[in-house]
Amino acid sequence: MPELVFFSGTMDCGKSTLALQIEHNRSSRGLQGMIYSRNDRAGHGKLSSRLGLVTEAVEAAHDMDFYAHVVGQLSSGGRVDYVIADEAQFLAPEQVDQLARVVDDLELDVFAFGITTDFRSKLFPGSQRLVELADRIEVLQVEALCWCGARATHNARTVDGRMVVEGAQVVVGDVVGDVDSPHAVVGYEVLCRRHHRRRQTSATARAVALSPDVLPVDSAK
Ligand SMILES: Nc1ncnc2c1ncn2[C@@H]1O[C@H](COP(=O)(O)OP(=O)(O)O)[C@@H](O)[C@H]1O
Ligand SMILES: Cc1cn([C@H]2C[C@H](O)[C@@H](COP(=O)(O)O)O2)c(=O)[nH]c1=O
Repeated sequence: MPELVFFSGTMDCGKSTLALQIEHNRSSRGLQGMIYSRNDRAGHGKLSSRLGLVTEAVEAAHDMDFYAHVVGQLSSGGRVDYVIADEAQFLAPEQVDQLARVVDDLELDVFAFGITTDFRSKLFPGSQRLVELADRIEVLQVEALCWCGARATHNARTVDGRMVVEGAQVVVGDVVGDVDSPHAVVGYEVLCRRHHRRRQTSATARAVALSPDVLPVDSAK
């Protein structure tokens, strides 16, 4: 039975890598996929992983109809055996409904990848609809870790190094510390719930550890 599968997790937990692996394994057996992404860090029409792999993708505009697009491919003689949609948190709820229709009416597997919640721990509308409609929700097995060593379950946004809880839901960016964005004004960091609630990022924790209050008495002079 074809399925709508939602692979979800925090930022930086390997979702795009898995999307590329699924694509590789299927295309190397002669199958042909439709690959969609939106706002990938590598640019328009790309699906990229931090491991350095990248593939071409159809940039899924906010008003694109996925069902009509796949039907268009098939009716113009193209072949579509499965569908991959990365950065699925950015999709509109009705686009997720279209993906479900691709599964039910065209009998194709659809693999969607995305973060579940935003920097305020609120569901993205696209992810909410995926949770509502998916046949299966898979949590990635490689755990992203908080600076404290606990499993990271939340995404924090930082502006000039400080964690923020207000702002636009969508701001494309990367985790700070990444080679491409070590000094980004807006960055992201994955945290456990405890430290997300306390707004304690790795930088804040380091600052507290270095504060004279917690240094040995001699070195605090
Ligand atoms: N230099 C590296 N060596 C090994 N693994 C890495 C390296 N850089 C990133 N990774 C792996 O890639 C994962 C991020 O992959 P990616 O597919 O880009 O994540 P996501 O799409 O979930 O944001 C990290 O969790 C880590 O496991
Ligand atoms: C938490 C959060 C993230 N984003 C953006 C930042 C990145 O461009 C993507 C996530 O990509 P990844 O491959 O999963 O690392 O989402 C955002 O716009 N708003 C947020 O709250």
